[in-house]
Amino acid sequence: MLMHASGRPGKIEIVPTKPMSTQRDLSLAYSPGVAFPCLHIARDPSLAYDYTAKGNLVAVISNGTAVLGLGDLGALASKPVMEGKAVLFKRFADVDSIDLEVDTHDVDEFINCVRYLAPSFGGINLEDIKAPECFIIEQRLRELMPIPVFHDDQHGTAIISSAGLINALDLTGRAMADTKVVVNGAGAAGIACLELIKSLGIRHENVILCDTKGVIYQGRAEGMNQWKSAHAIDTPARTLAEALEGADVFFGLSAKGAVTQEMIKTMAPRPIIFAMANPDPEITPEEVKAVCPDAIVATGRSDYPNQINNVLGFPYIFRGALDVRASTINEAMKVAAAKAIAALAREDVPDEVDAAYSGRRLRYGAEYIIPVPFDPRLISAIPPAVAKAAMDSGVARRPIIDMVGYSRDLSARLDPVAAGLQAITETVRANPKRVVFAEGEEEKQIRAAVAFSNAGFGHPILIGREDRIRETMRATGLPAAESLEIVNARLSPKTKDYTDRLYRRLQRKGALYRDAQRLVNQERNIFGALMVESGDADAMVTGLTRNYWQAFDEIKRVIDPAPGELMFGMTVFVAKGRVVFVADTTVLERPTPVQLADIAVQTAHKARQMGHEPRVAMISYSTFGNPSNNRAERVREAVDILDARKVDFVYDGEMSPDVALDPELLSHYPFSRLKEPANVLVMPGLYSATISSKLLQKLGAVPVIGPILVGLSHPIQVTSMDASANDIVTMAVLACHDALKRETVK
Ligand SMILES: NC(=O)C1=CN([C@@H]2O[C@H](COP(=O)(O)OP(=O)(O)OC[C@H]3O[C@@H](n4cnc5c(N)ncnc54)[C@H](OP(=O)(O)O)[C@@H]3O)[C@@H](O)[C@H]2O)C=CC1
Ligand SMILES: CC(=O)C(=O)O
Ligand SMILES: [Mg+2]
Repeated sequence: MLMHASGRPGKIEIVPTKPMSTQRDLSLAYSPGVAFPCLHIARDPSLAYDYTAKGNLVAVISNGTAVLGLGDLGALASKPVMEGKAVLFKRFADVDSIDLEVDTHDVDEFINCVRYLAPSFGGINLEDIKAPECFIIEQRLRELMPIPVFHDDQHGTAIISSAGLINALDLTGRAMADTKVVVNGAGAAGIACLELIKSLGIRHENVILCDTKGVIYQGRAEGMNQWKSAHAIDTPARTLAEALEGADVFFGLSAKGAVTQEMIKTMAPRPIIFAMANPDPEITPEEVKAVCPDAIVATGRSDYPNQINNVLGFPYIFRGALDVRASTINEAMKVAAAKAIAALAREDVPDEVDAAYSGRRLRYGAEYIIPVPFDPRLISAIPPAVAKAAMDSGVARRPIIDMVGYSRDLSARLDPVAAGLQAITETVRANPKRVVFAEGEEEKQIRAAVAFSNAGFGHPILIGREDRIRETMRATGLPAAESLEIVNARLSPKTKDYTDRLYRRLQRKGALYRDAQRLVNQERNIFGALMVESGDADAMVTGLTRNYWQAFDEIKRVIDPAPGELMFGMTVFVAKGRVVFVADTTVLERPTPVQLADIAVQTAHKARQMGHEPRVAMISYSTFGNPSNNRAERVREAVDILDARKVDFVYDGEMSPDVALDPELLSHYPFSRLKEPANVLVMPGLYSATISSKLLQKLGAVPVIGPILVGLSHPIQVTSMDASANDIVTMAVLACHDALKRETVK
């Protein structure tokens, strides 16, 4: 209750997407400028998708007659759920959404209220409207409206439970055609789930449907309607208890506590129990496990494993449908979504997802038959499947030509890091490289290497013992990599050559030949760095097992700084729509003015290499002499040095970070050469740089990449020891990009 009431009451607000600060902004967004799109849309209605928010806007509409499993609470009391659905659209699929509660129980009044809203929206999500009215309402609105109309409790639930069923049958070795199912609840959700599982291969005669009156058998008269009778079968069973005897699967879409432990005991061995009523299931997982420990159990709730909830579907199904401007959401699109969800559960789960679920290692099996809602891969897995099915079934009004590009754009919608690096990842994909993953026996590095390979970035080389690595891959259920090489330093035919190379470097630094031999055999960072140095690999990543400085020292034994360059660390902050490079975050404690100037030049160069035209601010606690203190002099001198060097990028300082990043504050200094906010911040020292960047990172304020090592003569990156497999892939991609840029310069 507190959460819903705190701050601005409720869960949504509306934010403008265009500037609204000046008179000119107003003239463009409102009168007179707004007249132009109006006139254009009047001539060609399809232009509404180009000049208004329609194409990304969905209405969540309810009359509150079946609010979750709480029954008919009325339109107003349904608003918290509908606001919730609207924010889930935004959070999970970047679909803008608004809730509309329609205060009538009358089917025709409801239809007449909604049918005229098509101009406003790209789609209509009907929610929590009870059966059988919901069937008539949806059917009529689908006929009357030229945009997708989708009753989520029917089809969203059907799609997710079908995906869960596909996997639960797989895990228990059952075939659709032989599986006996009992569905409890013959309302919106129950009937739709039943129809979809039948279209996937469950046989009509193998399903018993029940409602508050018990089994829906052929010839029953009480409490019937045409949707129930379509599923009535010839059976002697009359009660839910009788129906469940020997059944393989239970689907609960009814109400809290509808099933007992006694009933579960009579089901077939290893039963599948989806107790999906919200907020409380038909039976709790604890109750099931107490009488049947090997059952596969799912609920609609977030606090148990296996959440079968339509939140896994509706945001992404609409995303795909909107993106091809589908006229409707048809059966082919629903089946495609169910299959995409089922397939995703069988893939390796990213660390970030495990972390969001209290570190529980999620792996395809009885406790993980379906992806979790916070899985960021859902957005690139489901909408493309839905969009493709729409195109193949002829309901897409704007087909997507580049489906691979579409999937990538989808991940970038929610992941600022992916968006910030998109140009780089594309370049790397087009020019795959050989990358050493030096700590090749570490599970995270193995998973990163597999992901790197399967994403098409290049050829990973894991350093380690083949049997150990293969065993880890088997134990963690990793999918096969498209390409993967394993090099054991002790067995490699290159060891002699590498030892000679290393000995030449170290012989006058106190090392004997056998010391070099030991380093090559035992230190994977040294072996890996030698692979890169000798041209046997293009780049390398490491950092999980040694702290940053140890790893860095080992690498420096093999690799020199680039001629004339300074070695330092650069951290990249990626906020939505904004990328900021901060340096030096790792090496120089108190850079001299010349070093500060060097850091500025090299960081500006890196920013440009990564596709961002640099605007450099030399950071201090003071701004252009205020407050005046000779401690800021070092930074001022660095600016003078840059002046003398006539560098090819915009820079200025000294200035404090708020001035550097805020256009309003910057405008108080009209003489500044920086006219727009800086995107490169050169910090005055290591204290300020590391403290500020680690604070931001650990508070989760902004996604961070790095620190990225700058100034080595070969592309090698060191991650932090707590890096996730995803972070490692990002660093590997950056190292590859660096390798490519060096080739271009050569
Ligand atoms: N996990 C998920 O994603 C979703 C879960 N649900 C849940 O499914 C349930 C039904 O929702 P919905 O279909 O929209 O609602 P409806 O009002 O359309 O249908 C409810 C159905 O459940 C039946 N029913 C109610 N209580 C019992 C009971 N004790 N035993 C047997 N049948 C019962 C009713 O029977 P009768 O016809 O005799 O009245 C009716 O057929 C809710 O709990 C809801 O939270 C719904 C959508 C998504
Ligand atoms: C999840 C959902 O939509 C429901 O329980 O009604
Ligand atoms: Mg619902």
